[in-house]
Amino acid sequence: MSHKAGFVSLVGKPNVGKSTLMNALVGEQMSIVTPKAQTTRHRILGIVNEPEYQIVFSDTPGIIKPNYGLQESMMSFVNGSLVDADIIIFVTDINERYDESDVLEKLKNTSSPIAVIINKIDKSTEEYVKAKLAYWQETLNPKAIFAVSALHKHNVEAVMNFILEEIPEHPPYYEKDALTDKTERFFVSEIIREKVFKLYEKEIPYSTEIIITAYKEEENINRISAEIIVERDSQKNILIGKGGEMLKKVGTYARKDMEEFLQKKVFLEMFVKVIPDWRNRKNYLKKFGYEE
Ligand SMILES: Nc1nc2c(ncn2[C@@H]2O[C@H](COP(=O)(O)OP(=O)(O)OP(=O)(O)O)[C@@H](O)[C@H]2O)c(=O)[nH]1
Repeated sequence: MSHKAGFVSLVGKPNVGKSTLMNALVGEQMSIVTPKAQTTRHRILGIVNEPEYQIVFSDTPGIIKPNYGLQESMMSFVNGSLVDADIIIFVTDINERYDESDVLEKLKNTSSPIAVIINKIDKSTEEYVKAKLAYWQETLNPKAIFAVSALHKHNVEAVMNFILEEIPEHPPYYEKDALTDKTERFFVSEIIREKVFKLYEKEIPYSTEIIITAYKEEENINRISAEIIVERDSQKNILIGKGGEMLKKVGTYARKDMEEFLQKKVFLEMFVKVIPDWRNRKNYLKKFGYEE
């Protein structure tokens, strides 16, 4: 039996809905979704397996002009995913007003076929959708163009059908039962990071990194220890909150999601630690998995 396989990269500005679209395409919650920009920091693979094909999706950090070391590393994950791709899915928000020149700049250097996804059409009118379709057809002349709502899974199937037509005949790249290249430990740290993004404001989420320091799997329970890294004492105080209230909230919500994800009881303990300016320090970026 013939088998198709290919790499599909989702790229675009922060907050346009790349992670939501990938989760809809993969049919699993792979990538964290929050209302804040720059939630995704790594390149995250989501793999769809059927007997006759394997599609390897990459969700990538939103494309920006980097301001600090961490953002530079985030952009190198984007570049890597463009080089590998059999298909590039360029996601744009229908209501995006500011320009997409940073993204278009990156797309210029690739030879892979591009599909444009105009997302969040649930927040728009038919007329405006038509205008945007014409605009992107003219601007990029892509191989295909779709108007979708990733959130409501509207027209996502058409994107999937396009991908299936495009990917080449190839043996599978990963085991046929693999869902991702990331470990349980990684997803557990992402669950905590998602709670931090949802519960705190301003610079706190962007200054935070989560390190899983211990991960013990026992028969009926996983015992997990995590460090929440911030850049300043003031951030540490905010994270912990009065009488530890806020941190407790993070812990409770995170533990519930972990138990759901792992289908197992979880004991979670967390410590907050200050590492001044970690986002600009090469040795820490390396240690935290953002650099080779
Ligand atoms: N109304 C509407 N909202 C959407 C849709 N798709 C995504 N969103 C919302 O847009 C926000 C950002 O979604 P994400 O999927 O995290 O966006 P992203 O492009 O991965 O963001 P970064 O990680 O910053 O690159 C979330 O609040 C989503 O719920 C959609 O089709 N319609």
